Amino acid sequence: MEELIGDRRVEDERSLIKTPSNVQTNYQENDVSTSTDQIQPATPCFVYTLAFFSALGGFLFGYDTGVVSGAMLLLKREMNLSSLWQELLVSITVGAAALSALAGGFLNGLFGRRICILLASFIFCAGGIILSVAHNKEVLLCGRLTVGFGIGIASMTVPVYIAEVSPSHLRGQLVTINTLFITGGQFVASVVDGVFSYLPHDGWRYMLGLSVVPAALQFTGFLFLPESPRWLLQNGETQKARLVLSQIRGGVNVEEEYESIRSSIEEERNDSSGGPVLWRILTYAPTRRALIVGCGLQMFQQLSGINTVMYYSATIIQMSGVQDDHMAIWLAAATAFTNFMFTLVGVWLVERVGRRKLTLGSILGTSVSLMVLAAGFLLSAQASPPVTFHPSNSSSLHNSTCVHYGFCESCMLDPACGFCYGVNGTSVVESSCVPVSAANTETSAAGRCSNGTQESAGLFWAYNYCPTSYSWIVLLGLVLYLAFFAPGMGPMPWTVNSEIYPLWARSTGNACSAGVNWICNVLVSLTFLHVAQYLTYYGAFFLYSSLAVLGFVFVLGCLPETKGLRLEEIESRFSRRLCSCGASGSQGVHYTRSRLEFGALHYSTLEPEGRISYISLQ
Ligand SMILES: O[C@H]1[C@H](O)[C@@H](O)[C@H](O)[C@@H](O)[C@H]1O
Repeated sequence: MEELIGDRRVEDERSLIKTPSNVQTNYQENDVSTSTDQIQPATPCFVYTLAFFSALGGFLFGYDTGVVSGAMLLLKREMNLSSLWQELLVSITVGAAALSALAGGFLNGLFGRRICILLASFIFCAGGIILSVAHNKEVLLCGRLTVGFGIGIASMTVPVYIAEVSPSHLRGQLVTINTLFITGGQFVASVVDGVFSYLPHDGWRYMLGLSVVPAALQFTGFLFLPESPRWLLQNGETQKARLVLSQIRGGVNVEEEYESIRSSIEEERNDSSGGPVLWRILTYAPTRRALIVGCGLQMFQQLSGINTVMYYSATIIQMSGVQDDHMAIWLAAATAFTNFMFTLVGVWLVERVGRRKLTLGSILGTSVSLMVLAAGFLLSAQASPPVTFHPSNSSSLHNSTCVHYGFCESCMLDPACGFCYGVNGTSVVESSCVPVSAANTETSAAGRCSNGTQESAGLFWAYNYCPTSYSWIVLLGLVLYLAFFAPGMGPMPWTVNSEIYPLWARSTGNACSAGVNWICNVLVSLTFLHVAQYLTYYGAFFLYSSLAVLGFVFVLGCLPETKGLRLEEIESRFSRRLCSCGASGSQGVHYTRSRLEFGALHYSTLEPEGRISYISLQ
């Protein structure tokens, strides 16, 4: 009811009028079911070039968030980092990304997409240089903060820029390529981590510094690449806008597209009631709904635990019996590669099945895989081996809390302890719970496992996990999770956000939703260990699974299909009440705008089915 009243009010405010029923309408065929079936003009290489150079921003986002885990293994030894400092070096980047993503909305509106991308790549370069020459932890912190600012700006600007330069039939695919580059960056980072892990001294400098290469490439490329035609038009640079539009459309007649962008900007100017953009977004029903959908998608992406699963993948793999550290690093690279490959599936599917079905299938599968993961952890916990051996020769072992634990499960949930055990056939024997070394989690502080795992002596050291015969279920859960998450829930929140807001609200809308993504990212990563301690691992993964079910209900009710529509037409998809997207039929408000020009009255009607009809009365 509130929404309907809201619609009426907005209708009055914006002098929206109903289309006279006796006037012949001239429909543009933008209906989802038909538009992509039409023969599309060949897309010039230039658009792909633009998409590639912009998506380098996504690559840097993925690289800089992914590389730190490997670098930290070396850094904590070389710089003697406490766990507080390690946490700080990881989280400050994500925190800075949240802040700069929010500020990016303002910068985008003021300076344009191109300048913001140039700024982000410059910041990435500066951050990479600071990190690679850092001689103490304070300088490292400064470098990680700088890189975070770059990530935030890039994460909100790049999808918007790609969406604005792409033709509608390719937009989904090209924006999704940005997420492919994010996961590609994460994969390359894990390979670089693997390679330089063999270089214990200064290896981290190469890991953190290598990001300068793609950043410099993007900066140089964007010196020669154009601004988004939509931003140019909005800022009165009409000649330039027309030129860029015809450049990116390969010289074909761009009059219709130009006209549709221009008239939507003009209508908005005439209708605008003034005031801050965020206020206008919140008080105009279609943009308010778009913002709720955009932020909700980003929130559920993070609440389904992607970064926890990725971060935890090395341990999951170790649980399956891979004991060698270098091997675990390489297998974590295999996880990142799987994430990347399944994102490629998303690029292939997005224009075939559409955003809505892809997201729905993905989040449902994600939730089921999280349940498989949780079930694997639950069975492992139930079969957790007991502590059977109490070493008597070291006082440091006796003074720790570790000796009080009776089972491996409780021992491994305490970050201060690890499990030292022998193997006889398939059973665990002579197992003890002992304190972990302060300098290196790969060995115990004292006793039999103070040299880590020594397979030759029949001794194994497990930190953060327990030996279990159910590890295959956990591994299956991990692979299923990536297979379902990566094609849909990974890229769709970014893709959908880049297209659901009208031009005047696009920068601010994307800034808010990207901010929500980063804030939820920080929240999930910072709380994971505590959640795992209170609820155990299976409890934590059951929790993420339930949140993903909630996300499914949200997407089912609220996410409309935007495939094949022109950016200027998507507003109509939010003209119906929120949470009625699953409903069929065409009931709902028809937004009609009018404009008097050259003695003719022009109507454009935005209909809930996603069509725009233009009528001119002489
Ligand atoms: O879309 C991306 C992608 O799925 C990444 O793998 C993940 O680390 C990011 O947090 C997410 O925003």
